[in-house]
Amino acid sequence: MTPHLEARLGDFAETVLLPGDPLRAQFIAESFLSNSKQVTGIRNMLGFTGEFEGKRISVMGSGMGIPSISIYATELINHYGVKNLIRVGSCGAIAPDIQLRDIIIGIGASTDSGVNRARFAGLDYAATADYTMLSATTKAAGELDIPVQVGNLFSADLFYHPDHTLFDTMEKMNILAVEMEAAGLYGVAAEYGAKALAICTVSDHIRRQEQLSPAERQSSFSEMIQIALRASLTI
Ligand SMILES: O=P(O)(O)O[C@H]1O[C@H](CO)[C@@H](O)[C@H]1O
Ligand SMILES: O=c1cc[nH]c(=O)[nH]1
Repeated sequence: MTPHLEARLGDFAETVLLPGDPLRAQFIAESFLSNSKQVTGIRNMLGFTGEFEGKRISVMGSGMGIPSISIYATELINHYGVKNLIRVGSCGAIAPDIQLRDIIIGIGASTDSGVNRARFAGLDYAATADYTMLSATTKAAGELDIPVQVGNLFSADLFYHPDHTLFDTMEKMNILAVEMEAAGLYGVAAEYGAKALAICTVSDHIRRQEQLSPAERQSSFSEMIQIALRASLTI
């Protein structure tokens, strides 16, 4: 056990999908994995391990924000030997050519968080996805005929940011969408020698103030999960 995970050694697969919401983890385990069983549940942060097309895969909630996902990612890698971490999240679009339901893969993640400076001697670390995971994921999306956009995410510390002019700067700098974890996940993976990638479905457009209904969210998240699981077979 760790302070935040009650699984036994060996309970987690080498590849773990990480949605922010633990109930999304349960939905993924019940809908997409066979022979799945719950392996952890401290604080109701549910984690499951099952099989996808014969390969062991785990899925667990990461919570919201970089501090939360950093705790789980660190313990998964260092205590349970997890090697591949795939965030499957939601995001708010910034770029004008991004639509609701689009799937965005974060080749990099900018941030207003200080965590990567803390781990990189005060310097600006370029938080990037693992290239083999990125190419496996774009290949899987192509095979499934699901379009994806690849670009820069922004991992925000604040969901309710007081300075809306920041979104103008993000648009100018070609940030595709805002979420709250990718830059921290990429930093933890780099620090401890694991691989990470963030895939996000656009649940709302921050600039146009559009949002998906709960039913639309569910079906578009399913496309993202299919891509992540298919990519997991080859990484
Ligand atoms: O849907 P998830 O994966 O939680 O991701 C997004 O949603 C939460 C905010 O509502 C943040 O965690 C953000 O990153
Ligand atoms: O972090 C997030 C996720 C979805 N939409 C947002 O505006 N922010």
